[in-house]
Amino acid sequence: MALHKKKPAALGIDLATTQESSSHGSIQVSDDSQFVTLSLASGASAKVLLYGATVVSWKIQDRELLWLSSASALDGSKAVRGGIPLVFPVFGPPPAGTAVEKLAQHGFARTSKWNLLGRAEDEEGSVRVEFGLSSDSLDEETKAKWPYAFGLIYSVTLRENTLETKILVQNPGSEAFDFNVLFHTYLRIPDVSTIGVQGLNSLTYRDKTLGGSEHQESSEVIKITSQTDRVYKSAPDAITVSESDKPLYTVTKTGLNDVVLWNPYSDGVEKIGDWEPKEGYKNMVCVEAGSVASWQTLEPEATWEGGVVHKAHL
Ligand SMILES: O=P(O)(O)OC[C@H]1O[C@H](O)[C@H](O)[C@@H](O)[C@@H]1O
Repeated sequence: MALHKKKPAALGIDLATTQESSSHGSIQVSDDSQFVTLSLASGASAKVLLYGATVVSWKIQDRELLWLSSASALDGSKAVRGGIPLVFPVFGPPPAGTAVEKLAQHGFARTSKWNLLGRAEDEEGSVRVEFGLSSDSLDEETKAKWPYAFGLIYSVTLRENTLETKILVQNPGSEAFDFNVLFHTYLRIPDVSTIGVQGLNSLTYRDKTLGGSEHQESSEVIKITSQTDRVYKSAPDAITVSESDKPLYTVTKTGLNDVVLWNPYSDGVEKIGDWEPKEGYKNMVCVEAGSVASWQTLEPEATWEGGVVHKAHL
């Protein structure tokens, strides 16, 4: 069966038999129907788990660019520890007294089984796959905790040096809802002690390691030397992770307001059961683009879109 579909439909497709190739790339569904692999003739690839629509690998040639814990569950029993989990409709612990209060930390998108909608029209030199999740496909327990009508279309586009993740949020219901959304990208880095993060200077940030107090960033190049968990508000669209003066990654967001910078460091990883190897904090930094410092409100019949392009400078 061909994967190609012109328009995303509400129904999934027969995952067991899908495979498609073109001159510049291919899309393949694993035998157990749990993963979709995108590959380009140029040597780039990405692997997406249907559970959470979580990108668990992004490679250029044989070089892995995302950090994934070796102890992460990949069987749908728990959110993935690493890769790019998708946070929706709440970021962090749900605040009491809000419509999301019964949900788990970071919401249900990362712990729901998504439908593979198919391959979207792609431009030369890229492959793109779309995934869908809607109120109709949520399990009853989750639906009861957040009873809004919604539709999500998540697209993952692989190009030679970039991986783009984009989400469309739809409100087909008659009631407005508030949401947060965030791409929780675990970037793989050679050594946390030698990298710097640029693009956040002079912004106000909420420091979650200091009880959520607000501070102003004063570093042109942010070094990570201890546990770091900050929400930078109204951030510019391009953030760069460099090693000395050499850029490693540029994360460019569209339609998203904020950037979260997270590294749990040596003390933080001790409290994270599925974090292995513990020393792995040295090889990752989360640069998470999202809209999380304030709620996005989606009116009935309205749609909202936001996305991130992760570029690797090789
Ligand atoms: O352990 P998780 O639920 O996956 O959350 C992992 C991390 O996500 C974000 O980066 C938050 O800012 C952190 O406070 C949180 O610890």
